[in-house]
Amino acid sequence: MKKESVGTVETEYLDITSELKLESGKTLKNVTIAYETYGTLNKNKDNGILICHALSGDAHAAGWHEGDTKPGWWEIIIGPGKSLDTEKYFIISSNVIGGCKGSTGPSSINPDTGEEYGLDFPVVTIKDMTKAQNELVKHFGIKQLFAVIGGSMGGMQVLQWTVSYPEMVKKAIPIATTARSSPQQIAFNEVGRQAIVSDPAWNKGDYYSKNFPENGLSLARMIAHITYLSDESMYEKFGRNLQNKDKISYDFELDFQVESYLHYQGKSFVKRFDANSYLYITKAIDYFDLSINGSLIQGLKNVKSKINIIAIDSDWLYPTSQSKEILTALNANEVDVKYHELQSSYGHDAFLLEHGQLNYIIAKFLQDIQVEDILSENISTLSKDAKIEDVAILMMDEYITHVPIVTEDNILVGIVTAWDLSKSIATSCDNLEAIMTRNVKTCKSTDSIETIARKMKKYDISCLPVVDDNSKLEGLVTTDQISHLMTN
Ligand SMILES: CC(=O)SCCNC(=O)CCNC(=O)[C@H](O)C(C)(C)COP(=O)(O)OP(=O)(O)OC[C@H]1O[C@@H](n2cnc3c(N)ncnc32)[C@H](O)[C@@H]1OP(=O)(O)O
Ligand SMILES: N[C@@H](CCO)C(=O)O
Repeated sequence: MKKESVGTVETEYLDITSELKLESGKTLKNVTIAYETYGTLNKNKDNGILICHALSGDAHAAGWHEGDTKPGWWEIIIGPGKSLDTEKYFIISSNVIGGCKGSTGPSSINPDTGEEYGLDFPVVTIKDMTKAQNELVKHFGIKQLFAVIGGSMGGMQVLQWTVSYPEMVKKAIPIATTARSSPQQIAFNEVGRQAIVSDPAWNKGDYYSKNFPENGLSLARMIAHITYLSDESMYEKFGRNLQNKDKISYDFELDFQVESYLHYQGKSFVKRFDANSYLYITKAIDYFDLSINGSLIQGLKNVKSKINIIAIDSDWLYPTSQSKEILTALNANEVDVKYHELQSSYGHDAFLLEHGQLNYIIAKFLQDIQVEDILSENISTLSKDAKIEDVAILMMDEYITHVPIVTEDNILVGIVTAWDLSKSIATSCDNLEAIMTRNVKTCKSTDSIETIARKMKKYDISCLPVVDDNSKLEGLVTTDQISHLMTN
């Protein structure tokens, strides 16, 4: 077990019993989802966080598989005490459909033929990926996810979740992503696909029991990998340094370190990824477009989640302008949205590396709980004409210690506490108006938990009525609810 890690983990598999109707109109049956979970789902099932991976990711986001030399791909932010704190949250990470890491994809066996799907696999979209993830989330009995988070293609899934399932996502963190793929992004993907399909070994996708199209896939990855870095980071890593030689060789062998590095990245990729999956997943990325008739404001109009967009200043593949476009559209729809930019020289892949900035921004956003997130809305109230006995009966029946006193229009005029009741008995006073507190300390639904916790401590009170700008009662918040947050 490594320090601050979830330790040894295993991938699990869920078989979805119903057919998955895809955006294309086709259906996919016998769908399997590969997933991992970290942390514990709480009793209320409201601490679930879904992780969505990028192009070549998988379900193994954190911890260590038996015998591995490297942890999961987002180990830097998942684990005890990290921003995706496994002592607080139940983290779910799954492999997308169309992928090749355990979820159903083109290398899976087609139940109709008994052979690998190859190109018989239907084209899937980002929306289809989230639909499959939704089956997994429902499998855990989760009605609302506390958060959905992901970078790059993972960020597309995050945005799709907020559009397809607006009620199911409390907080969303799309990182280094876009709401619609740009011509340049599509262009790079198409060059990668052409590298694969031009490899004779690709054989129209039918290669599973033959030669793997290694050259094509490796070349596709080399091209793509350049787009994940920045010019600056390439200078920092390699400069113009030569690889294992002192002089340039005046031939077409490898000269520079950067060439060697790219070849290495290409070769390693072939060992862990399927060429057909690369075609399907890049297509899903290309098709991604959340706008409606060209309008992103329209496309994002039903979003209800709180959103924290994270962009990377050196990312030229998913430039900050695309994140700002999402920000503008969400602002136009009056969505509660924040925007942060990572300062990094790494380029697009900074979302896998900048642990300090990521942990800070994510933890702050996840912990930024407001009164409206926890307030009890269905509360019992009484009018000031009520009798003291009415208050006592209400408190006993509902196991409560505070009863707000309101007008017919629900305007807060006072509060009676169990302490006030004792006082009424001690002083033989039977007039509600005489014992109730009139100068009630209140809060607003948009106040932060820190603000109200300080207020409660300062005035030594255990309950605050929540009111709007016209003193209309919206609910109550208690110290019990706050301590529940800490132990959740
Ligand atoms: C996002 C998801 O959802 S999951 C998918 C994420 N994972 C990947 O993309 C895997 C491939 N990508 C990478 O490795 C990415 O660059 C990162 C961001 C994950 C890692 O970045 P860094 O830590 O900066 O590693 P870097 O890019 O320098 O690569 C290091 C590797 O290159 C090798 N390398 C470095 N220089 C050279 C060179 N001159 N010649 C050959 N190989 C070289 C290193 O030996 C090292 O190999 P290893 O990965 O087997 O240990
Ligand atoms: N390097 C990452 C980011 C791609 O967006 C991956 O391979 O998935």
